[in-house]
Amino acid sequence: MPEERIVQVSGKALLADRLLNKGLAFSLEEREAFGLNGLLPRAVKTLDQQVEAAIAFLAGLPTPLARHIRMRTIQDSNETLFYAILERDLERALPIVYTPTIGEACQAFSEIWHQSRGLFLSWPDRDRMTEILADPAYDDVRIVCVTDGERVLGLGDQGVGGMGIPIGKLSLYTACAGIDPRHTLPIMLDVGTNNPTLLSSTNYIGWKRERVRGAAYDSFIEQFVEAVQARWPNVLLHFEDFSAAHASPILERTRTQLCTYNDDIQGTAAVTLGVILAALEGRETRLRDQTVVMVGGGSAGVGISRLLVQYMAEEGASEAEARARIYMLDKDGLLTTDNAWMSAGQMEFARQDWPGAPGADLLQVVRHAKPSILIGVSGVGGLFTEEVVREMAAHCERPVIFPLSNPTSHAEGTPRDLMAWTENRALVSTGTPFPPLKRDGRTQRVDLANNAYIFPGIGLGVLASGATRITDRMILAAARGLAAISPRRNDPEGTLLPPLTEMREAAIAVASAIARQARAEGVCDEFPDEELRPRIEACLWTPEYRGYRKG
Ligand SMILES: O=C([O-])CC(=O)C(=O)O
Ligand SMILES: [Mg+2]
Repeated sequence: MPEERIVQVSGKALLADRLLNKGLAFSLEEREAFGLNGLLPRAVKTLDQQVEAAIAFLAGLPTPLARHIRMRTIQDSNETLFYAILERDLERALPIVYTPTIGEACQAFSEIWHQSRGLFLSWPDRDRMTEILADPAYDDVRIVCVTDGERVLGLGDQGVGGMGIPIGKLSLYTACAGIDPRHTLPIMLDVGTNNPTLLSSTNYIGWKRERVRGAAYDSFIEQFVEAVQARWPNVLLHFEDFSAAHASPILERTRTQLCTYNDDIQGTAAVTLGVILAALEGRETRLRDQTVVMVGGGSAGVGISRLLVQYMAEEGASEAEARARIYMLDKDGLLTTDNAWMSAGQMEFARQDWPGAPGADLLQVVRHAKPSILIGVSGVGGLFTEEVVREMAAHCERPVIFPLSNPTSHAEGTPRDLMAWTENRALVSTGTPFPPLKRDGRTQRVDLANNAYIFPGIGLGVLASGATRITDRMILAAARGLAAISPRRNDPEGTLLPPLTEMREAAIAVASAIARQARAEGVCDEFPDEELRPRIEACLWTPEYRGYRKG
């Protein structure tokens, strides 16, 4: 039985405190002591009973978006119940509170917004940031997830609606890695939107202007980062769904200054490398012997490619050899040194040796390069056509194919098609959940190569170790930590990733890898090996009610 807790607030204020509220689980004695008489229906329920009732109601709702809205209402009134529902059935709840439904929720954000959560720092408030962050309600914050809503999943600019993403990501820090929700804070940097639908919508609830750009944008971000660092010197600052043009420069500018992390660059890269290593498990081959076609030259594509190069370098390849294993395409086809407009990251992967005309399409690249690994981070649904996939499979025994874009309509291919076009030889993993496949009368889970296998563990590792930076080698360590718990290690036919029901173990594995690497690089305090597990366990919060005593 969890120990009692001294609680100062009472009456309506207690019910309105979503971290303390227990709804009908307040005992009759507590209702008496805390002035709740008359405020609640008479029944007293347990957490389990509340979970049952909520799940039964959710099941009857007509659409995933309706379930998402209901879950968010529960989260905003009773966080313990919200996380108890996630804990009970993460497999069904995850696509509701996270990708793919979160995409729809961001698109409908202005219409479904109902209650304050997190912080909205808009351009007109730029000189009030410090004052806003100063509220003592945020004293316990350890992890901030921030977006400016410019590149939400594969859905582009969602303006203030992008706030759905930090809310969703932070709820996974808690659901997957047991981070106490009082340590988390979602922040929306509202610098406008260039989405014409939002700008012309009378319902839009953000700052209704074109996006602030250039030096003004950069100084706004700088002001924000400084305010965050001054307020919480040891915070983990997680950037999410910024545009490709901003994501990398912000990461590079801030990562030597504080503990920052970009999930779309580093998280996507770590999970992808982890799943690739799992796919190579038990085969007499190394990563440096693979040929990779990377479809998408945004922050995810560049981030994954850079991490693959680092890993190949650890296998002994030179940087040039490693880069030569990668063919990167963006919307205009293969990137070659003839391309006029490339980001700094894309330039690293532009090929000099392409024999044909510039701008080769995916089929031409696959035909020429004969890849063993095909990764989609393009945001373009259906790019992995039958012709492309059959061409790849003709040269490769076990094609590794990851359509990682999300939500579902943006995935480059569906697991069912990819398996059918490769006579079930492909090793497929997707960025958004897909239903299981039926094969020889068996059903097989589709591996979800989503950052959700990485970022919660990174947060847990940072909190447990007290790391003050997230280095490239910590990201490599996270990928290795994930690969090390792949079911494939013990079963050649096993899935690449552990099931969602084992998310906690995955987070602990990633956290341990992160913490050990942080220690090796001296970016956290020394701790003996035997202290690591207790440190991690001390960070784990579980959704359960405690008895309350009047303070
Ligand atoms: O949120 C997800 O599922 C993965 C991700 O970071 C993105 O697509 O931007
Ligand atoms: Mg993202």
